Amino acid sequence: MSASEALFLGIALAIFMNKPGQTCKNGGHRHVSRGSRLDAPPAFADTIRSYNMVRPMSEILTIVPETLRDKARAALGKRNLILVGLMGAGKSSVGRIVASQLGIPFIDTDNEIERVSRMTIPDLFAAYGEQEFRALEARVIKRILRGGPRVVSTGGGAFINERSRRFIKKGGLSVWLKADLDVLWERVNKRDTRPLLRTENPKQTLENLMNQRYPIYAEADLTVLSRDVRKEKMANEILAAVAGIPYDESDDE
Ligand SMILES: Nc1ncnc2c1ncn2[C@@H]1O[C@H](COP(=O)(O)OP(=O)(O)O)[C@@H](O)[C@H]1O
Ligand SMILES: O=C(O)C1=C[C@@H](OP(=O)(O)O)[C@@H](O)[C@H](O)C1
Ligand SMILES: [Mg+2]
Repeated sequence: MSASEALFLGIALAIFMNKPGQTCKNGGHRHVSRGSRLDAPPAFADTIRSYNMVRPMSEILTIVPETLRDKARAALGKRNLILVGLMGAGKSSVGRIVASQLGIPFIDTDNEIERVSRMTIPDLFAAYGEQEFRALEARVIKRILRGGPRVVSTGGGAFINERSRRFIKKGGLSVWLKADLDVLWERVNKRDTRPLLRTENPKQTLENLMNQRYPIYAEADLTVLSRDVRKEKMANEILAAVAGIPYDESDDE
C-alpha cells in the first residue's frame, strides 16, 4: 500500500467508524481527539491527526484522490467514458481493462447488439445490410448512454454515423483510440469477424476507411495513440488522458 493510500484509508476509517475517543465533531470539522487509539504506528496516526485537526472536511477530501485511477474516476464523475476508433484499435479489449481499473461497468455496443438481436454482427450485416445495422446500433447506443458512469466501447462505425455520434457527444466523454494502418492491420487480419473487411483487398479497404473516418474521429473529446504496447499500459494512458495529467510509466507497475 502506498503512503497516500494508507493515508486515505486512515482518514476514511477515522471519519466513518467514528469510534469514541477517535473522532469527534467540532463545528462541522471532524478531528482526531488527543486520546486517539488508532491501531497504527504513531507516525501514521500523527499524520492523520495533523490533517484532521487543522483542515475542514472539504479540504480533507481534496487530499484524496491520489492514484491515477482515483484521479480519472474523479474527473469522469457521472459521465460515461466512450471509446471510439477504427477496427483493431483496441476499444473492446482495452475498454474492459479501463472499466475494471475504474471499478465501473463495461459495455461493448457490438456485444449488446448481438445480445438483443440474438444474431452475430456478420449475420446482421448479411441479413439486413449496413444501414439497418447502423439504425440498431444507434438505438442501442442511445439506451446504453442513458445511465452512467460506464465504460462503453463502440464499434468502429458508430461515431461515423451522425445519429450515434450525437448520442455519444451528449452521453459522456469520448476517447479516440488512434492507430496507424500497420498496427490495425496486424490486429484485424487474423480474424474474419468484421464484415466490412470481407473485400478483395481488405488492407486497402482499411486504409480507405482510415481516410474517410479519421477527420470524424478527431471530433472526440480526447485522443490516445494506440500502439503495440501491453493493453494494461494502453488502459493507463487512457486513464491519464481522462484525468488530464501526463502519462507516467511508473503507474504501470
Ligand atoms: N495494445 C495491444 N497490443 C496487442 N494487441 C492488442 C492491443 N490492443 C488490442 N489488441 C488485439 O487486437 C485485436 C483487436 O482488438 P479489439 O479490442 O477487438 O479492437 P476493436 O474493438 O477496437 O476493434 C484483439 O485481438 C486484441 O487482443
Ligand atoms: O468499423 C465498423 O464499421 C465496424 C466495426 C466493428 O467493431 P470493432 O471496431 O470493434 O471491430 C463492428 O461494429 C462492425 O463490424 C462494423
Ligand atoms: Mg470492438
